[in-house]
Amino acid sequence: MTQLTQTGIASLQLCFYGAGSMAEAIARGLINEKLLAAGQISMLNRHNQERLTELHTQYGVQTILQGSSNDAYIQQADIIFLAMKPKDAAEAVKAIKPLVSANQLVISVIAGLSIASIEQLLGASVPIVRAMPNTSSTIGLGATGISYSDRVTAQQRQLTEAIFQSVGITATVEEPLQSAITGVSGSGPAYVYYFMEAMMQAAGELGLEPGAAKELVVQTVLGAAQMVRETGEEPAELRRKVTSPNGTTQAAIEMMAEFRLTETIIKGMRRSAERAGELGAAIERSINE
Ligand SMILES: NC(=O)C1=CN([C@@H]2O[C@H](COP(=O)(O)OP(=O)(O)OC[C@H]3O[C@@H](n4cnc5c(N)ncnc54)[C@H](O)[C@@H]3O)[C@@H](O)[C@H]2O)C=CC1
Ligand SMILES: O=C(O)[C@@H]1CCC=N1
Repeated sequence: MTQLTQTGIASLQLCFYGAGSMAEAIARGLINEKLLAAGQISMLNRHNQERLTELHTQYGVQTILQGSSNDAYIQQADIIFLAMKPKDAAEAVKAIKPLVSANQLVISVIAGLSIASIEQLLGASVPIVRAMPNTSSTIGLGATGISYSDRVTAQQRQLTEAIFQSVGITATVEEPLQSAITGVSGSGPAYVYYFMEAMMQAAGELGLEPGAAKELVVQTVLGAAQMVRETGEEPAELRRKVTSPNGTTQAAIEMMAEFRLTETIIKGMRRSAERAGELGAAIERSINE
């Protein structure tokens, strides 16, 4: 196995343990952004050979069905990504304990799963990164919150930053803030899609064709986000510039405020963060059962 301390990214082997949507988003992003070649990435799953064949065909990554000869891929990986659902995490991580050593780096993207729980499952000598990315990593526009265990070296931190920065922006946070990151940017893309679905539905009800409705909504959301980024102005100020006194926007916003849109969004985000804690606690219980 390559020593992380002596190597560049070009010679690393990454293994995604759990080959679902988030693993695909990161792997695809890394390949698209040319940080890694497809041959450096392996992906394994519990079952669903069809899914693995599809990933191999689409991206050229190495794929292995769980239960066949996947041990070597885990043992030889410099970085092991834990990317299964929280409910499967305890059992899956326990199963690889004999294959993981202290000179590998384990990066978990599992919502709620604490560094302490991973250490409990794999042993305290293994360096652990807890990350909360989002699916926009697929196109290099992800946002990832990152926390480190004490065992992670400065070089491994740099490497982790390089991986996630190649697919978007990163924020290093103390571990307790990972639930907040989950509520903000981990689940965040879904809130925006939900909002877009509602805008498209309304556009249809107002008489627009579905194709036109979608194009107009996508451009509106993209343009608004880009305006915040490029002008450096606060969203509230940009909103004020759209809102003519007693005009159409004011009428719309008053209606949305009457239905407590702000409070609804805040409640939803708080609930996501709270749910991350619940998922973590459930994993802890299953480890200690
Ligand atoms: N989807 C998202 O937007 C985000 C997901 N996450 C986290 O990423 C993790 C994965 O989420 P998704 O990719 O959405 O789920 P998913 O259901 O698409 O993928 C999970 C994969 O893990 C595999 N798996 C389950 N048990 C396994 C085992 N014992 N051995 C090997 N593979 C196993 C499943 O076959 C499945 O392909 C979750 O823990 C989630 O909290 C984090 C940030 C964002
Ligand atoms: O819904 C979930 O639990 C995962 C974590 C953040 C986004 N998706």
